[in-house]
Amino acid sequence: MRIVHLGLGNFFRAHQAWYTSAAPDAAQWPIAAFTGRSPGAAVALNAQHGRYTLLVRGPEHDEAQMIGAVDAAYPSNDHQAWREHLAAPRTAVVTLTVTEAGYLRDADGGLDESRAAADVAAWLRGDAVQTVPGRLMAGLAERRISGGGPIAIVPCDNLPENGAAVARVLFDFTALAEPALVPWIRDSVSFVTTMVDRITPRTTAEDVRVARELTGFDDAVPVVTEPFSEWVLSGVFPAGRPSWEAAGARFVADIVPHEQRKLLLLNGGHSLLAYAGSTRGHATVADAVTDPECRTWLAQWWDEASGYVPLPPGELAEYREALLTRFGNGRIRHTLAQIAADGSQKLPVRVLPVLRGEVAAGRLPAGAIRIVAGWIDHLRGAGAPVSDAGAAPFQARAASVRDVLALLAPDLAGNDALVAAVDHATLKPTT
Ligand SMILES: NC(=O)c1ccc[n+]([C@@H]2O[C@H](COP(=O)([O-])OP(=O)(O)OC[C@H]3O[C@@H](n4cnc5c(N)ncnc54)[C@H](O)[C@@H]3O)[C@@H](O)[C@H]2O)c1
Ligand SMILES: O=P(O)(O)OC[C@@H](O)[C@@H](O)[C@H](O)[C@H](O)CO
Repeated sequence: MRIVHLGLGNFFRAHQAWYTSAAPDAAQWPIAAFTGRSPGAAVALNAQHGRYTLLVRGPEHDEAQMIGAVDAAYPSNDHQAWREHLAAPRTAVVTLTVTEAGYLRDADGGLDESRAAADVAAWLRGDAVQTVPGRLMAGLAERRISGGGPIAIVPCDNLPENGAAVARVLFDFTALAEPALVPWIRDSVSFVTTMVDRITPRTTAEDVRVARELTGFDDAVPVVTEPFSEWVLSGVFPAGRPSWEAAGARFVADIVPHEQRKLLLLNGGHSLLAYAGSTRGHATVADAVTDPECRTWLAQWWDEASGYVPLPPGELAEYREALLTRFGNGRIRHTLAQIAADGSQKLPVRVLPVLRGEVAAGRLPAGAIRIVAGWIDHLRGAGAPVSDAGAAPFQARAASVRDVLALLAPDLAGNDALVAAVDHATLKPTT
Protein backbone atom coordinates (compact mmCIF):
# COMPACT_ATOMS: atom_id res chain seq x y z
CA MET A 1 0.00 0.00 0.00
CA ARG A 2 1.10 3.55 -0.57
CA ILE A 3 -1.79 5.40 1.08
CA VAL A 4 -3.35 4.64 4.45
CA HIS A 5 -6.74 6.17 5.22
CA LEU A 6 -8.37 6.47 8.63
CA GLY A 7 -12.16 6.97 8.68
CA LEU A 8 -13.63 4.71 6.03
CA GLY A 9 -16.86 6.66 5.56
CA ASN A 10 -18.86 7.88 2.60
CA PHE A 11 -17.00 11.13 2.13
CA PHE A 12 -13.61 9.45 1.82
CA ARG A 13 -15.06 7.16 -0.85
CA ALA A 14 -16.65 10.04 -2.78
CA HIS A 15 -13.64 12.32 -2.52
CA GLN A 16 -10.08 11.20 -1.75
CA ALA A 17 -10.57 7.67 -3.10
CA TRP A 18 -12.29 9.08 -6.19
CA TYR A 19 -9.40 11.54 -6.85
CA THR A 20 -6.91 8.70 -6.46
CA SER A 21 -8.88 6.44 -8.81
CA ALA A 22 -9.06 9.25 -11.39
CA ALA A 23 -5.32 10.02 -11.26
CA PRO A 24 -3.30 8.61 -14.19
CA ASP A 25 -0.92 6.84 -11.77
CA ALA A 26 -3.76 5.32 -9.71
CA ALA A 27 -2.38 1.79 -10.10
CA GLN A 28 0.75 2.77 -8.15
CA TRP A 29 -1.25 4.20 -5.25
CA PRO A 30 -3.36 1.44 -3.67
CA ILE A 31 -5.16 2.47 -0.49
CA ALA A 32 -5.47 0.59 2.81
CA ALA A 33 -8.55 2.06 4.51
CA PHE A 34 -9.38 1.69 8.22
CA THR A 35 -12.73 2.40 9.81
CA GLY A 36 -12.78 5.02 12.53
CA ARG A 37 -14.92 3.11 14.97
CA SER A 38 -17.33 0.30 14.01
CA PRO A 39 -16.11 -2.42 11.62
CA GLY A 40 -19.19 -2.55 9.32
CA ALA A 41 -17.82 -0.57 6.38
CA ALA A 42 -14.63 -2.68 6.24
CA VAL A 43 -16.50 -5.97 6.33
CA ALA A 44 -18.93 -4.88 3.61
CA LEU A 45 -16.23 -3.46 1.37
CA ASN A 46 -13.90 -6.45 1.63
CA ALA A 47 -16.81 -8.73 0.73
CA GLN A 48 -16.83 -6.95 -2.66
CA HIS A 49 -12.99 -6.81 -3.00
CA GLY A 50 -12.87 -3.11 -2.14
CA ARG A 51 -14.91 -2.12 -5.20
CA TYR A 52 -17.95 0.07 -4.83
CA THR A 53 -20.33 2.16 -6.88
CA LEU A 54 -20.16 5.95 -6.79
CA LEU A 55 -23.54 7.35 -7.85
CA VAL A 56 -22.84 10.85 -9.09
CA ARG A 57 -26.24 12.44 -8.67
CA GLY A 58 -26.99 15.44 -10.86
CA PRO A 59 -30.25 17.40 -10.91
CA GLU A 60 -31.52 15.26 -13.82
CA HIS A 61 -29.94 11.82 -13.55
CA ASP A 62 -27.37 9.54 -11.86
CA GLU A 63 -24.10 8.41 -13.36
CA ALA A 64 -22.61 5.24 -11.87
CA GLN A 65 -18.82 4.91 -11.59
CA MET A 66 -17.03 1.82 -10.26
CA ILE A 67 -14.22 2.80 -7.90
CA GLY A 68 -11.40 0.36 -7.25
CA ALA A 69 -8.87 2.53 -5.41
CA VAL A 70 -9.32 0.77 -2.05
CA ASP A 71 -7.14 -2.32 -2.07
CA ALA A 72 -7.92 -3.52 1.45
CA ALA A 73 -10.21 -2.39 4.24
CA TYR A 74 -9.66 -2.98 7.95
CA PRO A 75 -11.77 -2.58 11.07
CA SER A 76 -10.53 0.00 13.56
CA ASN A 77 -9.54 -2.71 16.04
CA ASP A 78 -6.99 -4.30 13.68
CA HIS A 79 -4.16 -2.52 15.46
CA GLN A 80 -1.51 -4.79 14.04
CA ALA A 81 -2.45 -4.01 10.43
CA TRP A 82 -2.52 -0.31 11.28
CA ARG A 83 0.98 -0.39 12.77
CA GLU A 84 2.36 -2.51 9.91
CA HIS A 85 0.97 -0.22 7.21
CA LEU A 86 2.22 2.92 8.94
CA ALA A 87 5.65 1.34 9.40
CA ALA A 88 6.06 0.21 5.79
CA PRO A 89 8.51 2.40 3.83
CA ARG A 90 6.23 2.24 0.77
CA THR A 91 3.48 4.06 2.66
CA ALA A 92 3.86 7.72 1.73
CA VAL A 93 0.56 9.37 2.68
CA VAL A 94 -1.96 9.06 5.53
CA THR A 95 -5.34 10.66 4.85
CA LEU A 96 -8.02 11.18 7.50
CA THR A 97 -11.79 11.75 7.64
CA VAL A 98 -12.71 11.23 11.26
CA THR A 99 -15.20 14.11 11.79
CA GLU A 100 -14.40 17.35 13.61
CA ALA A 101 -15.00 15.61 16.95
CA GLY A 102 -12.46 12.87 16.20
CA TYR A 103 -9.46 15.13 16.77
CA LEU A 104 -10.28 15.58 20.50
CA ARG A 105 -9.61 19.31 20.33
CA ASP A 106 -10.37 21.57 23.26
CA ALA A 107 -11.76 25.10 22.87
CA ASP A 108 -8.25 26.46 22.14
CA GLY A 109 -7.44 23.81 19.54
CA GLY A 110 -5.09 21.84 21.83
CA LEU A 111 -5.67 18.24 22.87
CA ASP A 112 -8.60 17.82 25.25
CA GLU A 113 -6.60 15.90 27.84
CA SER A 114 -9.65 14.67 29.72
CA ARG A 115 -10.96 12.90 26.59
CA ALA A 116 -7.47 11.58 25.77
CA ALA A 117 -6.56 10.45 29.30
CA ALA A 118 -7.79 6.85 28.98
CA ASP A 119 -5.88 6.44 25.73
CA VAL A 120 -2.66 7.87 27.17
CA ALA A 121 -3.03 5.47 30.11
CA ALA A 122 -3.64 2.56 27.72
CA TRP A 123 -0.44 3.37 25.82
CA LEU A 124 1.57 3.62 29.03
CA ARG A 125 0.23 0.19 30.08
CA GLY A 126 1.17 -1.26 26.70
CA ASP A 127 -2.46 -1.68 25.61
CA ALA A 128 -3.97 -0.73 22.25
CA VAL A 129 -4.96 2.91 21.76
CA GLN A 130 -8.34 3.91 20.30
CA THR A 131 -8.39 7.65 19.65
CA VAL A 132 -7.24 9.37 16.48
CA PRO A 133 -4.23 11.16 18.03
CA GLY A 134 -3.33 7.92 19.86
CA ARG A 135 -3.55 5.79 16.74
CA LEU A 136 -1.49 8.24 14.70
CA MET A 137 1.16 8.28 17.40
CA ALA A 138 1.21 4.47 17.69
CA GLY A 139 1.65 4.08 13.93
CA LEU A 140 4.40 6.70 13.77
CA ALA A 141 6.22 5.08 16.71
CA GLU A 142 6.30 1.88 14.69
CA ARG A 143 7.53 3.77 11.62
CA ARG A 144 10.41 5.26 13.53
CA ILE A 145 11.48 1.81 14.72
CA SER A 146 11.23 0.34 11.21
CA GLY A 147 13.14 3.23 9.61
CA GLY A 148 10.16 3.81 7.30
CA GLY A 149 11.23 7.40 6.66
CA PRO A 150 9.31 10.63 6.14
CA ILE A 151 5.56 10.63 5.54
CA ALA A 152 2.72 13.11 4.91
CA ILE A 153 -0.42 13.35 7.05
CA VAL A 154 -3.35 14.80 5.12
CA PRO A 155 -6.48 15.56 7.20
CA CYS A 156 -9.65 15.98 5.12
CA ASP A 157 -12.14 17.15 7.73
CA ASN A 158 -13.89 20.51 7.82
CA LEU A 159 -11.49 22.35 10.12
CA PRO A 160 -9.55 25.52 9.35
CA GLU A 161 -5.81 24.90 8.92
CA ASN A 162 -6.51 21.23 9.47
CA GLY A 163 -2.83 20.30 8.95
CA ALA A 164 -1.75 22.46 11.88
CA ALA A 165 -4.80 21.26 13.84
CA VAL A 166 -3.88 17.57 13.58
CA ALA A 167 -0.21 18.38 14.26
CA ARG A 168 -1.15 20.14 17.47
CA VAL A 169 -3.22 17.31 18.97
CA LEU A 170 -0.68 14.72 17.83
CA PHE A 171 2.23 16.60 19.46
CA ASP A 172 0.17 17.16 22.63
CA PHE A 173 -0.71 13.46 22.82
CA THR A 174 2.85 12.35 22.11
CA ALA A 175 4.27 14.71 24.74
CA LEU A 176 2.07 12.96 27.31
CA ALA A 177 2.46 9.37 26.14
CA GLU A 178 5.83 9.01 24.36
CA PRO A 179 7.87 12.22 24.65
CA ALA A 180 10.96 10.63 23.07
CA LEU A 181 9.03 10.38 19.78
CA VAL A 182 8.40 14.14 19.51
CA PRO A 183 11.68 15.06 17.76
CA TRP A 184 11.25 12.24 15.21
CA ILE A 185 7.74 13.42 14.35
CA ARG A 186 9.00 16.98 14.03
CA ASP A 187 11.73 15.88 11.58
CA SER A 188 9.87 13.23 9.62
CA VAL A 189 6.18 14.10 9.38
CA SER A 190 4.73 16.70 7.05
CA PHE A 191 1.27 18.04 7.92
CA VAL A 192 -0.62 19.01 4.77
CA THR A 193 -3.58 21.40 5.03
CA THR A 194 -6.57 20.78 2.80
CA MET A 195 -9.89 22.29 1.82
CA VAL A 196 -12.28 19.51 0.82
CA ASP A 197 -15.69 19.86 -0.77
CA ARG A 198 -18.19 17.40 -2.18
CA ILE A 199 -21.67 17.07 -0.71
CA THR A 200 -22.04 13.39 0.23
CA PRO A 201 -25.17 12.33 2.11
CA ARG A 202 -25.82 9.03 3.87
CA THR A 203 -26.75 6.15 1.59
CA THR A 204 -30.39 4.99 1.64
CA ALA A 205 -31.97 1.64 0.74
CA GLU A 206 -33.33 3.31 -2.39
CA ASP A 207 -29.76 4.30 -3.39
CA VAL A 208 -28.72 0.64 -3.07
CA ARG A 209 -31.57 -0.32 -5.39
CA VAL A 210 -30.69 2.41 -7.94
CA ALA A 211 -27.01 1.40 -7.98
CA ARG A 212 -27.94 -2.22 -8.67
CA GLU A 213 -30.32 -1.21 -11.44
CA LEU A 214 -27.71 1.00 -13.16
CA THR A 215 -24.75 -1.36 -12.94
CA GLY A 216 -26.09 -4.89 -12.48
CA PHE A 217 -23.61 -5.16 -9.59
CA ASP A 218 -25.20 -5.99 -6.23
CA ASP A 219 -23.36 -3.37 -4.18
CA ALA A 220 -24.25 -3.40 -0.47
CA VAL A 221 -22.50 -0.07 0.17
CA PRO A 222 -22.74 2.35 -2.76
CA VAL A 223 -22.06 6.04 -2.18
CA VAL A 224 -24.12 8.95 -3.53
CA THR A 225 -22.47 12.28 -4.20
CA GLU A 226 -22.98 15.47 -6.17
CA PRO A 227 -21.20 16.18 -9.51
CA PHE A 228 -19.25 19.13 -8.00
CA SER A 229 -15.96 18.35 -6.31
CA GLU A 230 -13.11 20.46 -5.03
CA TRP A 231 -9.81 19.68 -3.29
CA VAL A 232 -7.25 22.32 -2.50
CA LEU A 233 -4.05 21.28 -0.73
CA SER A 234 -1.07 23.08 0.72
CA GLY A 235 2.04 21.35 2.01
CA VAL A 236 4.86 18.97 1.31
CA PHE A 237 4.74 15.26 0.41
CA PRO A 238 8.22 14.00 1.34
CA ALA A 239 7.62 10.46 0.04
CA GLY A 240 5.57 11.39 -3.02
CA ARG A 241 1.87 11.39 -3.82
CA PRO A 242 -0.53 10.47 -6.63
CA SER A 243 -0.97 12.96 -9.48
CA TRP A 244 -4.20 14.20 -7.92
CA GLU A 245 -3.87 17.45 -9.88
CA ALA A 246 -4.61 15.50 -13.07
CA ALA A 247 -8.01 14.69 -11.51
CA GLY A 248 -8.67 18.35 -10.65
CA ALA A 249 -7.02 18.89 -7.25
CA ARG A 250 -5.15 22.17 -6.80
CA PHE A 251 -1.92 22.71 -4.88
CA VAL A 252 -1.55 26.24 -3.50
CA ALA A 253 0.77 28.22 -1.25
CA ASP A 254 -2.00 30.07 0.61
CA ILE A 255 -5.04 28.00 1.47
CA VAL A 256 -6.77 30.51 3.76
CA PRO A 257 -9.07 32.17 1.18
CA HIS A 258 -10.20 28.75 -0.09
CA GLU A 259 -10.97 27.32 3.32
CA GLN A 260 -12.68 30.47 4.59
CA ARG A 261 -14.90 30.56 1.50
CA LYS A 262 -15.88 26.95 2.00
CA LEU A 263 -16.15 26.73 5.80
CA LEU A 264 -18.05 29.99 6.31
CA LEU A 265 -20.26 30.11 3.21
CA LEU A 266 -20.99 26.44 2.53
CA ASN A 267 -20.64 24.82 5.97
CA GLY A 268 -21.92 27.89 7.85
CA GLY A 269 -24.89 28.02 5.45
CA HIS A 270 -25.50 24.32 6.05
CA SER A 271 -25.50 24.82 9.82
CA LEU A 272 -27.95 27.71 9.49
CA LEU A 273 -30.36 25.44 7.60
CA ALA A 274 -29.71 22.50 9.93
CA TYR A 275 -30.81 24.44 13.02
CA ALA A 276 -33.05 27.35 11.96
CA GLY A 277 -34.34 25.50 8.87
CA SER A 278 -35.21 22.27 10.70
CA THR A 279 -37.26 24.20 13.27
CA ARG A 280 -39.43 25.33 10.32
CA GLY A 281 -40.20 21.67 9.62
CA HIS A 282 -37.69 21.05 6.82
CA ALA A 283 -35.91 17.69 6.65
CA THR A 284 -33.31 18.24 3.90
CA VAL A 285 -31.14 21.02 2.53
CA ALA A 286 -33.06 20.99 -0.75
CA ASP A 287 -36.39 21.36 1.10
CA ALA A 288 -35.08 24.24 3.17
CA VAL A 289 -33.74 26.28 0.24
CA THR A 290 -37.14 26.23 -1.44
CA ASP A 291 -38.43 28.18 1.59
CA PRO A 292 -38.16 31.96 0.86
CA GLU A 293 -37.60 32.67 4.55
CA CYS A 294 -34.61 30.31 4.67
CA ARG A 295 -33.21 31.86 1.49
CA THR A 296 -33.45 35.33 3.02
CA TRP A 297 -31.62 34.05 6.11
CA LEU A 298 -28.93 32.45 3.94
CA ALA A 299 -28.41 35.71 2.03
CA GLN A 300 -28.13 37.63 5.30
CA TRP A 301 -25.55 35.15 6.68
CA TRP A 302 -23.58 35.15 3.44
CA ASP A 303 -23.50 38.99 3.40
CA GLU A 304 -21.98 38.96 6.88
CA ALA A 305 -19.60 36.02 6.30
CA SER A 306 -18.33 37.39 2.97
CA GLY A 307 -16.49 40.13 4.88
CA TYR A 308 -14.26 37.39 6.33
CA VAL A 309 -13.32 35.72 3.05
CA PRO A 310 -10.35 37.41 1.38
CA LEU A 311 -11.56 37.00 -2.23
CA PRO A 312 -12.85 39.50 -4.82
CA PRO A 313 -16.60 40.30 -4.57
CA GLY A 314 -17.28 38.91 -8.07
CA GLU A 315 -15.80 35.54 -7.13
CA LEU A 316 -17.86 35.41 -3.94
CA ALA A 317 -21.06 36.32 -5.81
CA GLU A 318 -20.44 33.47 -8.27
CA TYR A 319 -19.74 31.05 -5.42
CA ARG A 320 -22.97 32.02 -3.65
CA GLU A 321 -24.97 31.53 -6.84
CA ALA A 322 -23.37 28.12 -7.38
CA LEU A 323 -24.09 27.15 -3.76
CA LEU A 324 -27.79 27.89 -4.21
CA THR A 325 -27.83 25.57 -7.21
CA ARG A 326 -25.94 22.83 -5.32
CA PHE A 327 -28.13 23.15 -2.22
CA GLY A 328 -31.23 23.10 -4.43
CA ASN A 329 -30.38 19.74 -6.06
CA GLY A 330 -33.57 18.00 -4.93
CA ARG A 331 -32.26 14.58 -6.00
CA ILE A 332 -29.62 14.73 -3.25
CA ARG A 333 -31.26 13.84 0.05
CA HIS A 334 -28.85 15.55 2.44
CA THR A 335 -30.63 15.54 5.77
CA LEU A 336 -30.50 18.50 8.11
CA ALA A 337 -30.23 15.97 10.97
CA GLN A 338 -26.90 14.70 9.56
CA ILE A 339 -25.53 18.22 9.27
CA ALA A 340 -26.85 19.24 12.72
CA ALA A 341 -24.68 16.59 14.44
CA ASP A 342 -21.72 17.70 16.59
CA GLY A 343 -22.76 21.37 16.69
CA SER A 344 -20.54 22.03 19.71
CA GLN A 345 -17.53 21.23 17.48
CA LYS A 346 -18.85 22.89 14.32
CA LEU A 347 -20.10 26.29 15.51
CA PRO A 348 -16.66 27.46 16.68
CA VAL A 349 -15.32 26.81 13.17
CA ARG A 350 -18.23 27.85 10.96
CA VAL A 351 -19.88 30.73 12.81
CA LEU A 352 -17.87 32.16 15.70
CA PRO A 353 -15.16 33.85 13.59
CA VAL A 354 -17.84 36.00 11.96
CA LEU A 355 -19.77 36.61 15.17
CA ARG A 356 -16.59 37.65 17.00
CA GLY A 357 -15.43 39.91 14.17
CA GLU A 358 -18.80 41.65 13.87
CA VAL A 359 -19.20 42.14 17.61
CA ALA A 360 -15.66 43.54 17.81
CA ALA A 361 -16.64 46.01 15.08
CA GLY A 362 -19.63 47.11 17.18
CA ARG A 363 -22.29 45.30 15.16
CA LEU A 364 -24.90 42.69 16.06
CA PRO A 365 -24.94 40.37 13.00
CA ALA A 366 -28.46 39.02 12.54
CA GLY A 367 -27.39 36.05 10.37
CA ALA A 368 -24.74 34.73 12.76
CA ILE A 369 -27.05 35.39 15.72
CA ARG A 370 -29.78 33.34 14.02
CA ILE A 371 -27.46 30.33 13.71
CA VAL A 372 -26.49 30.47 17.39
CA ALA A 373 -30.14 30.98 18.42
CA GLY A 374 -31.20 28.10 16.15
CA TRP A 375 -28.58 25.86 17.76
CA ILE A 376 -29.84 26.80 21.23
CA ASP A 377 -33.41 25.98 20.13
CA HIS A 378 -32.09 22.63 18.87
CA LEU A 379 -30.41 21.99 22.26
CA ARG A 380 -33.78 22.80 23.85
CA GLY A 381 -35.45 20.13 21.72
CA ALA A 382 -36.67 21.97 18.61
CA GLY A 383 -35.95 20.88 15.03
CA ALA A 384 -33.31 18.24 14.25
CA PRO A 385 -32.50 15.86 17.12
CA VAL A 386 -29.28 16.39 19.09
CA SER A 387 -26.47 13.98 18.19
CA ASP A 388 -23.31 15.38 19.72
CA ALA A 389 -21.01 13.75 22.29
CA GLY A 390 -20.07 17.25 23.47
CA ALA A 391 -23.65 18.51 23.90
CA ALA A 392 -24.37 17.53 27.53
CA PRO A 393 -22.92 20.61 29.29
CA PHE A 394 -24.64 22.88 26.77
CA GLN A 395 -27.97 21.09 27.16
CA ALA A 396 -27.69 21.38 30.93
CA ARG A 397 -27.45 25.17 30.54
CA ALA A 398 -29.69 25.56 27.50
CA ALA A 399 -32.38 27.51 29.39
CA SER A 400 -30.04 30.51 29.62
CA VAL A 401 -28.52 32.06 26.50
CA ARG A 402 -25.82 33.69 28.60
CA ASP A 403 -24.82 30.36 30.18
CA VAL A 404 -24.60 28.67 26.77
CA LEU A 405 -22.47 31.52 25.44
CA ALA A 406 -20.25 31.32 28.52
CA LEU A 407 -19.35 27.77 27.46
CA LEU A 408 -19.29 28.29 23.71
CA ALA A 409 -17.51 31.65 23.55
CA PRO A 410 -16.71 32.98 27.04
CA ASP A 411 -15.37 36.22 25.56
CA LEU A 412 -18.84 37.04 24.21
CA ALA A 413 -20.96 36.04 27.21
CA GLY A 414 -20.58 39.38 28.99
CA ASN A 415 -21.95 41.34 26.04
CA ASP A 416 -25.49 42.19 27.20
CA ALA A 417 -26.66 43.44 23.81
CA LEU A 418 -25.51 40.24 22.11
CA VAL A 419 -27.10 38.01 24.77
CA ALA A 420 -30.38 39.92 24.38
CA ALA A 421 -30.22 39.66 20.57
CA VAL A 422 -29.61 35.89 20.66
CA ASP A 423 -32.37 35.49 23.23
CA HIS A 424 -34.75 37.53 21.06
CA ALA A 425 -33.93 35.29 18.05
CA THR A 426 -34.73 32.02 19.85
CA LEU A 427 -38.16 30.43 19.45
CA LYS A 428 -40.77 31.63 21.92
CA PRO A 429 -43.35 29.21 23.35
CA THR A 430 -46.73 29.61 21.64
CA THR A 431 -49.53 30.51 24.02
N1 LIG B 1 -20.19 14.12 3.88
C1 LIG B 1 -19.76 15.26 3.36
O1 LIG B 1 -20.46 15.89 2.54
C2 LIG B 1 -18.39 15.80 3.71
C3 LIG B 1 -17.84 16.78 2.90
C4 LIG B 1 -16.63 17.36 3.26
C5 LIG B 1 -15.96 16.91 4.38
N2 LIG B 1 -16.50 15.93 5.12
C6 LIG B 1 -15.73 15.50 6.30
O2 LIG B 1 -15.74 14.09 6.39
C7 LIG B 1 -16.20 13.68 7.66
C8 LIG B 1 -16.88 12.35 7.55
O3 LIG B 1 -18.05 12.49 6.76
P1 LIG B 1 -18.74 11.21 6.13
O4 LIG B 1 -19.87 11.72 5.31
O5 LIG B 1 -17.75 10.32 5.53
O6 LIG B 1 -19.34 10.50 7.41
P2 LIG B 1 -19.48 8.92 7.67
O7 LIG B 1 -20.40 8.84 8.84
O8 LIG B 1 -19.82 8.21 6.42
O9 LIG B 1 -18.01 8.48 8.09
C9 LIG B 1 -17.38 9.00 9.20
C10 LIG B 1 -16.09 8.24 9.47
O10 LIG B 1 -15.47 8.87 10.58
C11 LIG B 1 -15.27 7.91 11.60
N3 LIG B 1 -15.41 8.56 12.91
C12 LIG B 1 -16.49 9.19 13.39
N4 LIG B 1 -16.24 9.65 14.62
C13 LIG B 1 -14.96 9.28 14.91
C14 LIG B 1 -14.14 9.42 16.05
N5 LIG B 1 -14.57 10.04 17.14
N6 LIG B 1 -12.89 8.92 15.98
C15 LIG B 1 -12.47 8.27 14.89
N7 LIG B 1 -13.20 8.12 13.79
C16 LIG B 1 -14.43 8.59 13.82
C17 LIG B 1 -16.32 6.84 11.38
O11 LIG B 1 -15.95 5.64 11.98
C18 LIG B 1 -16.34 6.78 9.86
O12 LIG B 1 -15.27 5.97 9.41
C19 LIG B 1 -17.10 14.83 8.13
O13 LIG B 1 -17.24 14.87 9.50
C20 LIG B 1 -16.38 16.04 7.56
O14 LIG B 1 -15.39 16.49 8.46
C21 LIG B 1 -17.70 15.36 4.82
O1 LIG C 1 -19.64 16.68 7.16
P1 LIG C 1 -19.78 17.54 8.39
O2 LIG C 1 -20.49 16.81 9.46
O3 LIG C 1 -18.52 18.23 8.78
O4 LIG C 1 -20.73 18.74 8.01
C1 LIG C 1 -21.97 18.58 7.36
C2 LIG C 1 -21.99 19.34 6.04
O5 LIG C 1 -21.96 20.74 6.27
C3 LIG C 1 -20.79 18.95 5.21
O6 LIG C 1 -20.69 17.57 5.15
C4 LIG C 1 -20.87 19.45 3.79
O7 LIG C 1 -21.84 18.75 3.08
C5 LIG C 1 -19.56 19.27 3.11
O8 LIG C 1 -18.55 19.90 3.82
C6 LIG C 1 -19.59 19.69 1.68
O9 LIG C 1 -18.34 19.55 1.12
